[in-house]
Amino acid sequence: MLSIKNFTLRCGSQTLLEHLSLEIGPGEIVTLTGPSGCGKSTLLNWLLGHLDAAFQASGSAQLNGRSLDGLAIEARCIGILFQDDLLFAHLSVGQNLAFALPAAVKGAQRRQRVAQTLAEIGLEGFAERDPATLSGGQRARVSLMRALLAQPQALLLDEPFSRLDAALKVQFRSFVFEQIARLRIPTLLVTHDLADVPPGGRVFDIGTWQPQHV
Ligand SMILES: Nc1ncnc2c1ncn2[C@@H]1O[C@H](COP(=O)(O)OP(=O)(O)OP(=O)(O)O)[C@@H](O)[C@H]1O
Repeated sequence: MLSIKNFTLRCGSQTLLEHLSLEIGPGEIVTLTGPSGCGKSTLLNWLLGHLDAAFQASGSAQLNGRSLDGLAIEARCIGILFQDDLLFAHLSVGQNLAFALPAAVKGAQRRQRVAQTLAEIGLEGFAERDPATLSGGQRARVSLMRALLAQPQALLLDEPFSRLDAALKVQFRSFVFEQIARLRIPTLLVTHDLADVPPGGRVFDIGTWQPQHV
């Protein structure tokens, strides 16, 4: 369970968000939408623990009963996927995946996990490939799996489907949703496209939302 309590966000004298509270259950995908500039990506940055110094934030966040307040980014166990896949260009596809594996997974076991992951996404034999040689859809899949191999306890998706063409978008979106349901990861999805909302999923629209004073 990922919970946000009483989140207020200011930038100078401007209040962007006030008293926002939200709970996301295991495997649930909550869609966060609202006008451009209303603070969606900044909320994700705050959850990750790297809020830009231009902002002042208050409120608290918990993940599976553990407070995230003051924790370093690497201690938060939160994965993120952006519209740009951000694969490391100087590493091979296999090395990109291996990068996310816990240090305790070593040697042959490490190579086997990478090979198994590539097989799961239909990319057997791609371990040595340069990421620049992959198609957009292949890169998107590698990037999602890299985020999942780190075994995140929550996932933040910042418009991860917006750059994909229509057919690929539908295919990749269902793949992402399947993985989230299978691994029961609470997920916050930022999007401008309501077609991205999973069937029956909750939508949190910052544009129409009224602050709740808790
Ligand atoms: N480093 C910064 N310094 C000052 N203002 C910033 C900084 N980063 C973002 N902002 C401003 O803060 C506001 C919130 O930005 P944010 O990126 O969170 O919006 P958003 O809702 O994600 O927008 P979009 O839907 O366009 O991606 C915007 O008005 C933006 O211009």
